[in-house]
Amino acid sequence: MWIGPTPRVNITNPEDLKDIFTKHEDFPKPALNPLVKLLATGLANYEGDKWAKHRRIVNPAFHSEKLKRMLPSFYQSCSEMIEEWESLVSKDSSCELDVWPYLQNVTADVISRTSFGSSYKEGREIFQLLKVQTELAIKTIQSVYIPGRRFLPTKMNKRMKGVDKKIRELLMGIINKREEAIKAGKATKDDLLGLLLDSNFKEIKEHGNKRKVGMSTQDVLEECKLFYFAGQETTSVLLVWTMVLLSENQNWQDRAREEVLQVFGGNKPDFDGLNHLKVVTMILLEALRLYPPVVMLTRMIHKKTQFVEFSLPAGVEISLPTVLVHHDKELWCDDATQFKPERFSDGVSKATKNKLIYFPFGGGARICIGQNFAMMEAKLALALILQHFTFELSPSYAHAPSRKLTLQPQFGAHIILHKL
Ligand code: HEM
Repeated sequence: MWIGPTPRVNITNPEDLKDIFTKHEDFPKPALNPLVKLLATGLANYEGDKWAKHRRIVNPAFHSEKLKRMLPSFYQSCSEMIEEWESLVSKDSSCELDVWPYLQNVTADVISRTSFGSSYKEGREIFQLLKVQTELAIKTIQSVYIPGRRFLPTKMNKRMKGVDKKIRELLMGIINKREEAIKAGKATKDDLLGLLLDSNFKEIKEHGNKRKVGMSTQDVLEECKLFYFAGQETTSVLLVWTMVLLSENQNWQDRAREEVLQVFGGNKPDFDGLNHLKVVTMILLEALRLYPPVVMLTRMIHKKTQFVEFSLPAGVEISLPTVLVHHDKELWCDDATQFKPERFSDGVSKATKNKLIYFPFGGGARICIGQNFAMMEAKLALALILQHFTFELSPSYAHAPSRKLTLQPQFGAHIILHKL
């Protein structure tokens, strides 16, 4: 297909997909639209040495033992949502609700708390501004493209610049405060910002205070913005489709609840228990297969490249259409479009027969850095929901997955909640 003047080819052969993920240096990401750049750059959008350095510094913040320390923040945000739902349900012991905005809100809340800990309130304000900025950017991207228009002092451009300035000021304030606390030996390392600054500090100490070593405050700021963009909507999308699928498949909802009650009873879910939830994990993996939040990935070819069945010249953009590969009957058998979590009962590699046909989090060295974070958050939210409610689809629910930045339910997710 043609995307304006650029030819784009879909790649769906598993061997080609494997190659593209493995040789990530030969298949860089396409240049970002300048407006998207304004929203967030960071790790997801760098290449070469800069990417490698940032990945090395950011990685430790997502290690399993760090996630364990963030669990109380996850819990606080999720249990607030449950309390809200309980108060809505309490009158008649059931109520109809569009759960989509609540799930978007809870994942935004989790990111604010886990990113900034004690500065959670300022974090929330920043992320609300980022949401406004995203909506403005989408409007601009969807209007007719006129080269250079972003430099003109239009009302929209002025508004976007103003919001950007405010975001930067607020973020700088939080980062500077934290850097001072570190110097005074009073800083926490239980949130992403603390972990990032700590890891950065170690990198600088190890490699000396040379130029190009470590990240600048500006770099840290970009990574914080990226956590919001990469981690908020993707996770709320995973949760919303999981709730829809479990409403349509009551037998799986029952099985998941049985497991949750067996592991935790009515108690607060803990880290080790969450890691042992097998049925819940299978359900989440299957939801990610049927409704991958990121429906497709894109890469560029800068030299003539031989694929299994054809070769492509330099300058072609390739797309890795996750959603098409995940639904392909030749790759997944005739039941490819059906919800069957049992296909993951022995893990991903058995389900895929070790072929690269499942990549909701991407693959290779550039695989999603937050995948364990997202799975932990989704398991906790789902465990709490299952402990407190049974749920079914409302007759007013209209099934319409639609691609915004991610694969969202166009008309929301109207669900009837019953108190357990
Ligand atoms: C269900 C939730 C999520 C899904 C489906 C998801 C999906 C993805 C995918 C497909 C990629 C690869 C993009 C590409 O190769 O072009 C990616 C990369 C990334 N994700 Fe996620 N993500 C999720 C949650 C998160 C969370 C919670 C965070 C952080 C808090 C995060 C941070 C990142 C970052 C920083 C990258 C770039 C990694 C790199 O290029 O080295 N993601 N994600």
